[in-house]
Amino acid sequence: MGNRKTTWHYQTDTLNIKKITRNVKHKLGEGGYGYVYRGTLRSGNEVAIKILKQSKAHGQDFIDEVATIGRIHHVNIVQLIGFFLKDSKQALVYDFMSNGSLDKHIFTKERDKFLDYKKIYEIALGVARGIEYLHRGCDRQILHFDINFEMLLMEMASRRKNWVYDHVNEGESVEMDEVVEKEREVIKNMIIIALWCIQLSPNHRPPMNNVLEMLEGDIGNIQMPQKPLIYPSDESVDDDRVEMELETFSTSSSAPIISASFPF
Ligand SMILES: Nc1ncnc2c1ncn2[C@@H]1O[C@H](COP(=O)(O)OP(=O)(O)OP(=O)(O)O)[C@@H](O)[C@H]1O
Repeated sequence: MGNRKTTWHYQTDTLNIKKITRNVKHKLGEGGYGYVYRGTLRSGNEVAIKILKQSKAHGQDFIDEVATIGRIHHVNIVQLIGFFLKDSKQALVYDFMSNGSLDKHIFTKERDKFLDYKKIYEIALGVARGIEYLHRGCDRQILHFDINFEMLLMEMASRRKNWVYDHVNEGESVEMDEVVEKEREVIKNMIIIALWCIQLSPNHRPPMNNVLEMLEGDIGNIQMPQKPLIYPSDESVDDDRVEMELETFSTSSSAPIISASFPF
């Protein structure tokens, strides 16, 4: 990965996905848009090839979308290095990420494979930098609707998919017997930042550059936000506040400029 330019090796008439994947007939996984296979280029470089299922974009539309994604160059964002297009068959070629998907690491049940908190913090920072680049660093603003970053942060910090507001607000420790005090502080801060990010009203949520500042800043300086309204089975939330927040939400000017998260 890195800041190298996208190279469009694969043109329509040279489409031969089978050839590239012939040596390693290895399915890496499946996402909402198709299967992902591991392959090897003639250069020896390993790639991940996502063969798209049903695409709404055809021909020039597909190429335009690919060109947009191809302009994204950031060390924390997997690099698109090429594409295939032949008739209705479309595929995207990415650098191969040997560590696989992040969720596999966050939610592993094997204790010896748990990421340590330094690593979790580094990953959170990397994800935040990647998103901040998409929001502000590209020549077009890109909103990635697939990343609930804030939830990712929460899940990474607590290694579980649940809500932790009350624990943190009441000064209780999140269950982390295995970590030392300093690490607790780092994790607590990550959770507080995540709680800022899930405020219902966009006006109450910090922009990504502030999220980055908070992540990189002094531990201990981050204030607790309001209790997020998106809170399961919470009978204490009063209806007026919900109305008020929803009002702000619907009249907010922080509307997306462009959605470009693989809209094929
Ligand atoms: N560049 C890559 N390197 C290594 N493995 C990859 C790569 N891209 C995808 N994979 C594997 O393929 C799986 C499916 O990826 P894909 O991007 O299609 O879906 P997703 O991100 O899980 O979901 P969505 O389709 O909603 O984006 C991933 O979980 C991962 O295991």
